[in-house]
Amino acid sequence: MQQRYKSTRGGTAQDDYSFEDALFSGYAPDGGLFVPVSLPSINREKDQYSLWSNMTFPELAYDVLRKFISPTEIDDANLKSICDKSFPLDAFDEECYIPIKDVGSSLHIAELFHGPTFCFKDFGMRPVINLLSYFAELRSRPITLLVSTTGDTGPAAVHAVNDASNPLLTILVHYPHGQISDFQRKQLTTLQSNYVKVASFEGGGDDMDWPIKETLLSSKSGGKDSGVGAAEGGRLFCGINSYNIGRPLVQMTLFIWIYLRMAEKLGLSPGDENSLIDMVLPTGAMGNLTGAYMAKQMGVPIGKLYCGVNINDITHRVIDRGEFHQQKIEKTLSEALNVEVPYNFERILFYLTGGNESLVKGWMETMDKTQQLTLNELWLKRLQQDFQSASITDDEMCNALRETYESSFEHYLCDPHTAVAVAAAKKLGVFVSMKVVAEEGHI
Ligand SMILES: N[C@@H](CCOP(=O)(O)O)C(=O)O
Repeated sequence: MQQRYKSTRGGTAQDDYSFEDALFSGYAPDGGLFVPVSLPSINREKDQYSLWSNMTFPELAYDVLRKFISPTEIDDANLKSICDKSFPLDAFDEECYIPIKDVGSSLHIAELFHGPTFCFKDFGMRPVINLLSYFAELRSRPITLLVSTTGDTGPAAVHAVNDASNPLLTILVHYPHGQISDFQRKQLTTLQSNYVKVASFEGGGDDMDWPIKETLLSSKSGGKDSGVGAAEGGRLFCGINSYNIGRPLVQMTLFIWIYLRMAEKLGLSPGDENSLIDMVLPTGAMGNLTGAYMAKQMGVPIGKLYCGVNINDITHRVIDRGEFHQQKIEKTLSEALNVEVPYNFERILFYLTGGNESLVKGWMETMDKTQQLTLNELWLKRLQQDFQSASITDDEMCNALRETYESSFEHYLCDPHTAVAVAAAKKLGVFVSMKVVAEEGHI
């Protein structure tokens, strides 16, 4: 099986890009995002769910990634070793990796914070960095990774780079001064590592996204056959926020794992298309949301995807009324969600339209030029079939945190980001009749 990659905007010849090319390019050369040329359809594969149900987390990650990386690029033994190295038991403080807690009112919380930096980003970042490290070594090519963070991507990335300890792999992280939690700032700035540099900038959460995108597109940062593979030496830049296809691909594993554990808990037959499990996600750049949506597109019985955002709520405004209109970032108590450029919406639109590249290209070029895109009634309805959202103020978040603590079996204490998702679930009324999974994991 050969898996190739193309741009959401159609500016790449259909299947021009290998996984390695796409991973190192970050953005596609036409400014779009990379997607696999085809998504495997899980439900056609006999016994897939029973095989998956019996796998450990690293085995599942391997099996999912195997569907997206051709064996001619990374053979089985090397891909297995990358997954084992990314998820060793001693780096995660729970043997089951993602415990699911029942906190009452038919709400279950999938805890994604048991990794080295206590945040769900460990799951996405560690394999991506180990994949990059593998290719850098294969090609003897130095790479500098670029990251902009509102608090959680950065620490997971620097710790993963430090653990990889590959002299060819260094990282430069940018964070908005005074706008990430103190704990996460310390995680970023106190790591003594030859591989890591950290800088703060004045501005809002995602103000560095454009400069990084321009740097990546204008420098020789990967690309078809000019990437880490073929070029004649020199340093490459590679962006590893979730516009990089490696991130949603790896993060897709989380939702398959959570789906399987929830199906088990609820006594559903795994893979049963008539018993969908709804999920609620605190949502920033939509990387995790895209992972979940791609798993759903592949046939995993995930029901509706509910998004909880704070008052930086472009995601809510587009899902609620079709207005993908960028605004200035406001400070909140759930800093990691302070995002007004959720770049992965482009991938969501791509899948929503059944892969209509010219439509996506037109929409995203309007967005790039004017920072405003308005979906018409038809597309809004289609979007609302799969997604619903709520915008949550700091007060509503604090109330949800307090109420969950007071009403749950063991005084369950959420972090502010999970509390945004819990408040969204309440606001949207999804507790009463549905099974809900929210996630947790920022400090
Ligand atoms: N909270 C995030 C926002 C961007 O995340 P990413 O998933 O695109 O890396 C952060 O830490 O920056």
